[in-house]
This record gives sequence, structure tokens and C-alpha cells, in this order.
Amino acid sequence: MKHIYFLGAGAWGTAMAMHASKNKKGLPVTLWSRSDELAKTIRATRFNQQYLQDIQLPTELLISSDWNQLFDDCAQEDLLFIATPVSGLKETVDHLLKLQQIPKNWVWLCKGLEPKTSLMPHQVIARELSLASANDRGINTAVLSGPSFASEVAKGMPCALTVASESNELIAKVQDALHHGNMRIYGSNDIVGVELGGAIKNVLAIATGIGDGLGLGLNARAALLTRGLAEMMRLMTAMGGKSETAMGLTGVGDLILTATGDLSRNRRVGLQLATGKKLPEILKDLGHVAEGVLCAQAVSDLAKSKGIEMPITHMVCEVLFKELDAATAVKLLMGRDAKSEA
Ligand SMILES: NC(=O)c1ccc[n+]([C@@H]2O[C@H](COP(=O)([O-])OP(=O)(O)OC[C@H]3O[C@@H](n4cnc5c(N)ncnc54)[C@H](O)[C@@H]3O)[C@@H](O)[C@H]2O)c1
Ligand SMILES: O=P(O)(O)OC[C@H](O)CO
Repeated sequence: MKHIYFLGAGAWGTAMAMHASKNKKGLPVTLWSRSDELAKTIRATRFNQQYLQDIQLPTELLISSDWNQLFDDCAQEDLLFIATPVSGLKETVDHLLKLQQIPKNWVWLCKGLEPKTSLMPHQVIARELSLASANDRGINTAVLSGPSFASEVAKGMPCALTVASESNELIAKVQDALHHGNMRIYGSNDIVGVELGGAIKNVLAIATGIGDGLGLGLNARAALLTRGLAEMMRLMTAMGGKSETAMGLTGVGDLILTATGDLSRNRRVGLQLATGKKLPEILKDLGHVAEGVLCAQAVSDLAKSKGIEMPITHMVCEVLFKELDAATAVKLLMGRDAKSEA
């Protein structure tokens, strides 16, 4: 490995590129933005004020918006991180596959499902690779996830993440690139469990934001998180993931962080829905992606197709997309018949 690349200069791509640029081997790291203007501003000021306010970028981090020259000097064994939201995955992969020369190790950082198809990110990538007949291009893939607010990572605060892949070689490569300083990287082979945990915790963070915003109390919050975790585990195992993954960093770990930490964009959406503010206005003011809003329906549809009950997720969809008012959603959830906990 000679070079590390990050595609997508939002909050997370920027924070992770900053961390990677301090790698033990002194490998060059390039952060690519699709916006020429943002790339120019970051280069000139060393700040990405649009996505990561008031945090200075290290001088060694390279910034580019030149797609055609980005990989000119790359080696096949280089590491490429795709840091766009799920909505940018398809386009990014399609663009990559049109280039003559690209790194062959891809790691995505997004947390969600593709709307309408309910596909997990690894399935979206597999679909695009096979549509482009690119399966034989020898691309190794992995997902990196876990409890991690971008601003804390950008400030160098402690954090632990999980990389999941079928390739133990790629897991080791990602650990080599990122496991240093205040970041620990654990390995896993459970791609499905890791991806579903990351998507579902975002929906549950919206639910918890709603509950906290309505002032339902700490008992309610604990109940919501626990029953939400049960929903996560049910869908995860039905899709072939491992229940242990739900109990790890990318499951309960990220659920605790996102649902209870006010830095979470998804939680903030929930808090504002509880005040009666309308979704379009909330999203306009947020200035960032809230993947839970984008994938709630996809999670709910996937659960339905597998015959899995996810009442909290279902109620979040009703509030988000059917204008059900938050207090009524709580009444409906609480009014469900008694049942066994398992
Ligand atoms: N911010 C965090 O703390 C954090 C932590 C872990 C994971 N994530 C996940 O990482 C992903 C990105 O989140 P973020 O916080 O960076 O979002 P953000 O809203 O801060 O920024 C999104 C960035 O993606 C870019 N983008 C969107 N579509 C693109 C495309 N087709 N091609 C290239 N760039 C594109 C946008 O221009 C923007 O720069 C999400 O799935 C999120 O859930 C975020
Ligand atoms: O701000 P959120 O809600 O997108 O959450 C960010 C990260 O996923 C937390 O791990």
C-alpha cells in the first residue's frame, strides 16, 4: 500500500481522512471532494467549515477535486474509502469503474439501506460490479462502522470501530492504516450484521429523539433502546447476520451513542419532530445527511418482507412520512397487546 484515498468530503470523510493522515507509515492520504469550490477553500484555509466547523486539518492531508487525475499514481494494493452517504454509493462505484486505473481495496463508511430496494451497501456494490461485468476486476470490499461522531474523531478523541470483510487480508490492511493513536479497529466477518446495525440504529435514534423531545423520561428511553435493540437483532439474524454483532460496537455500541448523544443528526431530527416542526424544514436546517430518515422505510419494508415485527421502526415511518403526530405514535406503541419479552 502506497496511498490512502477518501471519496466524499462531508463530516465523516474529512474526519477519517484527518485521522488516516497520521498513519504510522507516513503514507500520503488524499481527501476527494466532488465540489471544486469546497476543495479550493479547504486547501486555502485548512478548514472544512461547511461540514466540520472550526477544526483545523493537518497540513499533510492532500485535498483534490480532480477526478480524472486522482488515481494517476495509484497502485492496485492502495486503500480506497468511500465516505459518501448511501445515496452516493451507486454513482461513486459507477464512476470508479469507468476509470482505467483504480485501487482494488474498497471500504465504505456509510450507514443505511438503499431506498426502494432495501439493499444493504454491500449488495448495492455487488449489483453495480456485476452490472458493469467488473466482478473479475479483483476488487476486495469491506465496511467500516461503529460508534463515532465525526467531530470527536477529528479532534483525536478515543474511538473504537469495526471493519467487516470476507477478506482477512483487507481487514488487516484497514487495521494497518487506521489502528493508531486514539483509534482502535476491530475485525469481523459479519458484513450483514455490521451494515444492518449501522442502518437500524439511525432509525432508533430518531425514535429516541422523539421520546426525549416529548419528555417521556428516562424509563421510557431505556425501554425504547432495549426493545429497539430486540428489533435490530431480529432483522439482523433473519438476514443471516450474527446476534453477537448486535451486542458489539456496530450494534448496541452505536445505538447508545447515536440515540443518546446530542451530536447525532438522527437524534436531532427526532427531537425536532417532537416539537411539531415539519420534516422538510428540519432537514433543510440540518445541513447534513440524516440516514435514518432516508432508510427508515427501507428497513420497515425489509422487515415486512421477512415477516419480522419492528413496531418502533414502523411508528417512526408513520411520523416521518404519514404526518402521524409524535404523541399519538407513543400511545399506539404503548397500547399494543401484552406479549413475551423474547
Ligand atoms: N458524521 C458522522 O459522525 C458519521 C460517522 C460515521 C458514519 N457516518 C456515515 O457516513 C456517511 C456520510 O456522512 P457524513 O457525516 O459525511 O455526511 P455529510 O452530510 O456531512 O456529508 C455528505 C458528503 O457526501 C458528499 N456526497 C453526497 N453524494 C455524493 C456523491 N454521489 N459523490 C461524492 N460525494 C457525495 C456530499 O457532497 C458531502 O460532502 C453517512 O452514511 C453517515 O451515516 C457519519
Ligand atoms: O449524526 P448521526 O446520527 O448520523 O450519527 C453519526 C454516527 O453514525 C454515529 O456513530
